[in-house]
Amino acid sequence: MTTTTSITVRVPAKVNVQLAVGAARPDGFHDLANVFLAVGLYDEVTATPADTLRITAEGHDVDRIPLDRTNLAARAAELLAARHGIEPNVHLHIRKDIPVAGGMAGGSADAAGALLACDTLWSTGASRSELLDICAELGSDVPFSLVGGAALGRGRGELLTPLPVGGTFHWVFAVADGGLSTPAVYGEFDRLTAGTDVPEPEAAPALLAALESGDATALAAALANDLQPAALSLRPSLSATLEAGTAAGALAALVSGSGPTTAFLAKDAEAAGQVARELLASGTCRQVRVAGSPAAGATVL
Ligand SMILES: C[C@@](CO)(OP(=O)(O)O)[C@H](O)COP(=O)(O)OP(=O)(O)OC[C@H]1O[C@@H](n2ccc(N)nc2=O)[C@H](O)[C@@H]1O
Ligand SMILES: Nc1ncnc2c1ncn2[C@@H]1O[C@H](COP(=O)(O)OP(=O)(O)O)[C@@H](O)[C@H]1O
Repeated sequence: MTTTTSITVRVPAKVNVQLAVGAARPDGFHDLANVFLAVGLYDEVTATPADTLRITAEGHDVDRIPLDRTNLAARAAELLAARHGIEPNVHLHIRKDIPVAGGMAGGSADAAGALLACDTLWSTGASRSELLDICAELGSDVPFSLVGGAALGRGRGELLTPLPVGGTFHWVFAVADGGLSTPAVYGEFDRLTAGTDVPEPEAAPALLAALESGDATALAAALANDLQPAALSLRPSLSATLEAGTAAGALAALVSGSGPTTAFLAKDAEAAGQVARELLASGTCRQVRVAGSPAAGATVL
């Protein structure tokens, strides 16, 4: 008889094809109309039984993520274990390919991955809705990392409605030096919008229709990120990256979420390769990545 000694879960990154941000709420969060699209860049989380909770990581920039119990993967294991009255004795190994602190939800991916891996390893039998509740407790973006595909996130982003996507979209991502703090970018949004009437966030019908039809040109025309002025204010050098990608033939360019990763929508796979080469040669970013979308959510391998 063989016993399963470890479980590996693969989890995608995201880009926000629309990020409409409302005014700050009394709890400090912002109500959103957050149109998430999962993209084919992945972290993997492997859960193995151990004597105590332990986190290890490999990949680019893992020196910038905590390996103690503040790691979102560790917090996911602890929350699940506490709900089921068991000890979170597990070794979680993170293989990181999603840029760290880049606005692509890498930490959220690791949290969703750890949750699904531990749930499978421990046979807790948690329902999908219990897993989604735990995800929402861990962070606003974590539920989407679990479900993947495309979805509209309301509330602070955690209340998801799946969205239909009618084709494959081709993206190039320019990875910047260093990260941007998500709370700092929301804080800068508040500063820049102070004294103005911030409208209720709404998903744009034209954007939802472009996703559904798989029309890259229509999606390019509808891409919108209300956090982009704040990210550019904190990191003005991103303007040059956006311009370089547009000059290289991207249909559209925007900051991914809170940044500093920038995202470029290309007409097809060939155009994406061309944009990637020219962006890298422009010297306006540290690294480029090409990825298709939509991508599946957290998946046990
Ligand atoms: C901006 C977005 C867009 O998808 O992601 P990133 O681009 O950073 O990955 C998200 O809203 C980030 O979600 P996430 O990173 O899960 O945030 P959380 O851990 O829940 O919150 C971190 C902090 O961000 C701010 N925050 C987050 C979500 C929200 N709707 N309003 C906020 O004001 C708050 O200051 C909060 O304390
Ligand atoms: N497992 C994790 N992976 C990445 N970052 C993590 C993790 N756990 C905690 N963090 C911290 O969360 C912050 C946000 O990182 P990340 O989720 O990669 O970026 P973003 O919120 O911009 O998408 C960073 O300060 C990082 O150190």
